Amino acid sequence: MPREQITRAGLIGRFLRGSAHHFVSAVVFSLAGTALGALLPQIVKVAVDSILGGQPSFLDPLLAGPILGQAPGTRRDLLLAAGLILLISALAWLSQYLYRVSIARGSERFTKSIRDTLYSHIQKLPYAWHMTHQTGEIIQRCTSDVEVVRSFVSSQLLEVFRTSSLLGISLWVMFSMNISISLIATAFLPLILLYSAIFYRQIARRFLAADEAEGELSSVVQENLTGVRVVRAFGREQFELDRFDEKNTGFAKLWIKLGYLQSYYWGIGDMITSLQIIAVIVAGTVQATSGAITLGEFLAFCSYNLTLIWPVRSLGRILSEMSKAGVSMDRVRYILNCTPESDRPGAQRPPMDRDISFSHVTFGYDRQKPLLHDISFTIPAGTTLGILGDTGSGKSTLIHLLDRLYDLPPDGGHITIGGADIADIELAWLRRNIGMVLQEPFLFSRTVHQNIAATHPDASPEEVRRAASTACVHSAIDRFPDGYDTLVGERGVTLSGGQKQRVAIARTLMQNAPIMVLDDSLSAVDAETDAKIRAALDAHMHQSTVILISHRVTTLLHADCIMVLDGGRIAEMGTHQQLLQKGGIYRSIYDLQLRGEDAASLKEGGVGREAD
Ligand SMILES: Nc1ncnc2c1ncn2[C@@H]1O[C@H](COP(=O)(O)OP(=O)(O)OP(=O)(O)O)[C@@H](O)[C@H]1O
Repeated sequence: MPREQITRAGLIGRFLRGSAHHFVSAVVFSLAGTALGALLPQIVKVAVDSILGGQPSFLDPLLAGPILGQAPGTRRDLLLAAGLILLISALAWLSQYLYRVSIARGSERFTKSIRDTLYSHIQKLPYAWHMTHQTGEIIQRCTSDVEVVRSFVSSQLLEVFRTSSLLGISLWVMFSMNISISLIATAFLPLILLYSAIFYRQIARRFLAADEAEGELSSVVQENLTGVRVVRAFGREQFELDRFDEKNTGFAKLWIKLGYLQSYYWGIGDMITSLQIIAVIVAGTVQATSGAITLGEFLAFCSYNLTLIWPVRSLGRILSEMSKAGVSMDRVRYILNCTPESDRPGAQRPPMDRDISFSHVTFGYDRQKPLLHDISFTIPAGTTLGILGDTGSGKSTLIHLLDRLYDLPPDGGHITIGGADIADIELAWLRRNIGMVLQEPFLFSRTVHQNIAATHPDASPEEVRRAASTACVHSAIDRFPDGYDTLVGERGVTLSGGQKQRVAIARTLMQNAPIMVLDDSLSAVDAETDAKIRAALDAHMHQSTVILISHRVTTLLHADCIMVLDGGRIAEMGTHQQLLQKGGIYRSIYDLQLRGEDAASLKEGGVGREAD
């Protein structure tokens, strides 16, 4: 069944759950503030007409007598007007304060909920998805795009509501005061709105381009920082600077173009607004001088006209920001709409200390170009399979398939553990039971202890030390000034390649899994340390089924069975002795490497190796 795709409205609706009441409060306080603001011109009108025009104030019977006594008329009216303005302003301030508090609480909850969901969704997306999406781009979607969506909900949506209510109240009061001037004032509104709508369409495309350029820029920075060692080692600083400059210039140009477009819009918008204000002032002056309206009414009318213009104008700004929000929402939706990994209905947790079988496995990352061809073999439980093969022959791919980082296509054969198809095994169970040491180990920016105990955070220092000893890295760690508390820099830059590999092996040993995979994980250690680690691993993992991938024959020769992969096919399979006697690929690699080893040991002349 296809996965239901989340829409823009669905996205907002889903994350508003839990924070909607804060937004409702914000709307109520916003309405109260708007209504209070609309009262002020009325007070100005009454005050002006009673003070300058000599008209009786409707407030007289209510307040003047009981509160202010019989003070002289002008002073009394001024005091009344000032008092009321103060009172209304205080209430408006209180509404504004409560509005902002509600918005802050609502929007932070809303944003936290999006970020939590995005992060946990990304954790569940398939490995293949991560391989085809740039990290910088994903980070941008989780940070600045989420921020734009937050601003859309907490500011623009409410602003639309606020400006519409302000518009409604102003129009209602204006029409009840004077229909002809109101008609002149409103005649300009459709023009301003139409103009905003056209602008909105224009700007949406440019925001999309600017957002994509920002994603590319983040990716360049992220890649450069991650690969800082390579950049330095190959003196690629200038090349990287040029690459950054190219993206940065492109990004800046897009924003400059956007700036031009916005200035153009605001300039023309200002002109239309000025025309509207002039028209209202002219019509109002004519009517005031002819006596059709009082001076107070004229002033109040001008105030309402300004509160009418502001919402219409800011509607253009809000609409343009909304276009940006639409783009960001789509970018966030894109991630949420990608299908996460999931278990088949009825997925099981079978025992994993059983035989592993590959049966007619055919697979290619590109469906049209198979990389592995009809691979069939069985690894009896508790034995070790060594895999040898050229680079690119598909060794790591076999392991990706066993760990279900990639799923086999329906016609791509089967992989079973103890007879259970791995497609029917719970993913978390499968992976928990396969201890994997990858070709390029990744260490977290934590202490050595925390890295080794990553799968068992409660492990005692003694357990961690035992795992490190088996991986032959204990004495190296012990020599660090902070020992196991040494902080491993980002991606473990403070450790040597071989030390990183061995810390990664210790981490996997802590997993105590019935199946262990070492994907070329001893490549950065010398042959002697390699032998020591294997001996320690043999003693430690005698119960486990082990898959050992290596380019080094000496790493594999003690395996119970060795498989030679050639161009994605099994070329040879057997024990070390059987393959030597066969005189095929294995034999020639063995002879070649043995000669190389001899030469290397002669050259090194017995240089001391790092021991544990
Ligand atoms: N995620 C991927 N997407 C697309 N192609 C891939 C992916 N991973 C590997 N490949 C390609 O598949 C082929 C086999 O890669 P694989 O990593 O399995 O080889 P390998 O035998 O382990 O090589 P090496 O000994 O160099 O590690 C290579 O040509 C590689 O470019």
